[in-house]
Amino acid sequence: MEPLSRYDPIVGDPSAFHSACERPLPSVVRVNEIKATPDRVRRAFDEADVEYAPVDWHDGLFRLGDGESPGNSWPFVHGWVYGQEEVSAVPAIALDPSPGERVLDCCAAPGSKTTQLAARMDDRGTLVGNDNNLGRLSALRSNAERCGVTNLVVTRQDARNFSLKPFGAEPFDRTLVDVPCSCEGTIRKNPDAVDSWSMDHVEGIAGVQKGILERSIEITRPGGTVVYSTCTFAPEENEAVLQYALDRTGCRLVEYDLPLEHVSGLVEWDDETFDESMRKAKRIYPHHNDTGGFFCAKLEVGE
Ligand SMILES: C[S@@+](CC[C@H](N)C(=O)[O-])C[C@H]1O[C@@H](n2cnc3c(N)ncnc32)[C@H](O)[C@@H]1O
Repeated sequence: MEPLSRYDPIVGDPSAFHSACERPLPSVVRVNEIKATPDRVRRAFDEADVEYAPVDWHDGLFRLGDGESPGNSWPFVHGWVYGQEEVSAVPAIALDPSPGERVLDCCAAPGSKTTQLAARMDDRGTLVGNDNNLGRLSALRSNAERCGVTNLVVTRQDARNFSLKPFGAEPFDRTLVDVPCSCEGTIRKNPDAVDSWSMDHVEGIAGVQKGILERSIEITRPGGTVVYSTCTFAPEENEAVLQYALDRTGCRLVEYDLPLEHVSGLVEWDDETFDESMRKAKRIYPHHNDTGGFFCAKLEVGE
């Protein structure tokens, strides 16, 4: 828990922050609208005696009762619901893809956001789910199959050098960049998440994140949308990575609606300052909405 104290100056209420980080995370499921509706899932849960409660900001999310597990119910087996942390639903909402578009999820496995994107695209258009980890790609395939996704192409590439060659060199309309990170914000789900925390690891992973974000911007069409997200608090992996992209590419940060309590991205950290537009990025701390921690920013690619 100790490394998290470095965020005391930015979390607003450090004691609420630390006590939220120590509480277990509620289990949440997202309705897979390719196969079901929130109403149909409610009836199925009632019939199966699954305890659940609505989530006030999103009618397709349900918090399960204590002791309920997302994978234990038949609506899960049939792909009607997907076990997904509440804040992890934010990036696909920010990316806001439409049916028929060409969309890349460049770090996609095991597929919580990919399956959500497919549903938001009404399973139409082309959705590319990429990851560099073979084991995690098989989880992506099986999750996509369970959810009835048919518009997905799965690729295994290093996203830092993602090649458009297999896609006729055509750039994407939208790209989701949900990068590997130090996962500090998952501490409620994995209490050992920060046991091996080190600044070297944060800086190392930030290098990977910069490479992935820069390439993602290059392969998204001018005027297209890129969403960058992490489940970590470290500004080195969030605002500093965005600053790197702003300095090197013609992209800009844009606003998006988020009906969840959050605070703005930082414009300074330690001895670094970031572009004023960084305030359009959003930080969600565990004590804000009783969720995990999350960071999400929306970018428009320069014309
Ligand atoms: C935060 S997880 C993605 C979670 C996923 N978006 C979801 O919602 O289910 C980050 C992913 O990035 C993958 N990854 C790490 N380095 C990568 C790279 N250089 N290129 C592509 N994928 C990478 C990891 O294997 C991991 O699956």
